[in-house]
Amino acid sequence: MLIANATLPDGRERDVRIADGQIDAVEPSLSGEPDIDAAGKRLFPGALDVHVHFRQPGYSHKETWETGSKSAAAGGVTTVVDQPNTDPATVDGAGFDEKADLAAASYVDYGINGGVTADWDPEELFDRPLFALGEVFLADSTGDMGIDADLFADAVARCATSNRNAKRSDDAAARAAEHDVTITVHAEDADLFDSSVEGVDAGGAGRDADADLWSAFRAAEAEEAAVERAVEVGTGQGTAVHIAHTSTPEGIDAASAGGATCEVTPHHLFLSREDADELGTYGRMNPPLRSEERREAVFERVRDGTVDMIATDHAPHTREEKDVGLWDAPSGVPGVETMLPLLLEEARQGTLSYERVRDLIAANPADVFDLPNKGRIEEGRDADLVLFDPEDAREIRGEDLHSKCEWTPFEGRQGVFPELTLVRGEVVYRDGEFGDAVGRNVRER
Ligand SMILES: NC(=O)N[C@@H](CC(=O)O)C(=O)O
Ligand SMILES: [Zn+2]
Ligand SMILES: [Zn+2]
Repeated sequence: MLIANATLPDGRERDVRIADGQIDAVEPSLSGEPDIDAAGKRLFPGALDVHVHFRQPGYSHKETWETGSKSAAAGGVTTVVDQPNTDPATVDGAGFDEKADLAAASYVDYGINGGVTADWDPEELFDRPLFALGEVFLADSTGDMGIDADLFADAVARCATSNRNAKRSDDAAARAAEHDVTITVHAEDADLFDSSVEGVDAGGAGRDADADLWSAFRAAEAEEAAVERAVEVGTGQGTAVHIAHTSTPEGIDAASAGGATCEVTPHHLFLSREDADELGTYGRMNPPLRSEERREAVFERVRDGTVDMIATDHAPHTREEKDVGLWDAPSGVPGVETMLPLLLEEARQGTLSYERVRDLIAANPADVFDLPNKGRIEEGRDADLVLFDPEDAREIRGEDLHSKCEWTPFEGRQGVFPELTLVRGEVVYRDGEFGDAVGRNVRER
């Protein structure tokens, strides 16, 4: 396949040739009849979203690998990493294998994380093509997988001594170049939640309350404290720590100072407590929405490169499940299809550069999680590509999206959506139509 005259994220205009699923050449001019004339369009590396909840096995009424991965493909996401709070939870070999069978239905490439609970089996997990450990819950969230300090320390230590890559490769050089298992952490310290918040103990009262009370309850201070603890334990053992969904400037700075990597979600980047009233229970998620002041400080850290990547924490729940009182509603919002469109709209407006967006959604996650075939438009890498018209913004509407939940916290905002998404050279999405479910586990090559 030949894509001609595409503008790359850095502004260079190039022809791109694809062969055997990989990028074969990137040149100012390549011979041959183009399959796609991309004049005036931008070509991006496909986005990696290292934090999704596709809900299978166990909760297929919320999402499935098919619907979640179609939503990803239509939003320009070509690799997703699924989190372990399914049923069964992905905490042992049988749980991993069950999820791996279901994930074969994916339209995009994927990683499968293993979780930590009192009865997890690290040896069985490390024996399998695991993406990373995580998200490890330092406080309860959807799935009630919160763990105590001792178990967390134990999990970190096992990552350091997993020897997973030594087992998986005979080549000493390849072994040395690979990282050991990274631990991804949901960092909130429940001891610092504010139980004086009205309605917390009322067991289902506060039906008319909006998500601002949730933000008051799961206080901002709880993040920084948990990040500090995670980073301290991680550095002590020499284990790479990645902090999931950092939502405060304090949390981001603590991760960065401690040598951990971190991600920010689109909802913490674009929404704040000022939106809580309008969102109602649909604005309840963990960690919760923060003040407008903190949101702006988070945005600044995304712009200046302190934040490593954007990841969605795509956490769909049905409308029926959300349409109850604040204290009964499940936490979480969908986001995999709107992440890149929202960021490309920022680039269109000039508030983030195209190069920064590329780093946040592709180059950095590929580097941090050791995926040398992903994340860049470079000869020899996988042809995971997204083509879009940079001026073609449209209104985001839940009913147009492909997640099973059919709603979005970004209703009515502008987004620049892809026209074409390729996974290893295969068309998985084009102008509203889907190709084949070609997704593969990125740790199985
Ligand atoms: N973020 C959320 O509020 N919910 C997530 C779990 C999580 O990421 O903590 C979910 O699985 O629903
Ligand atoms: Zn979480
Ligand atoms: Zn999550």
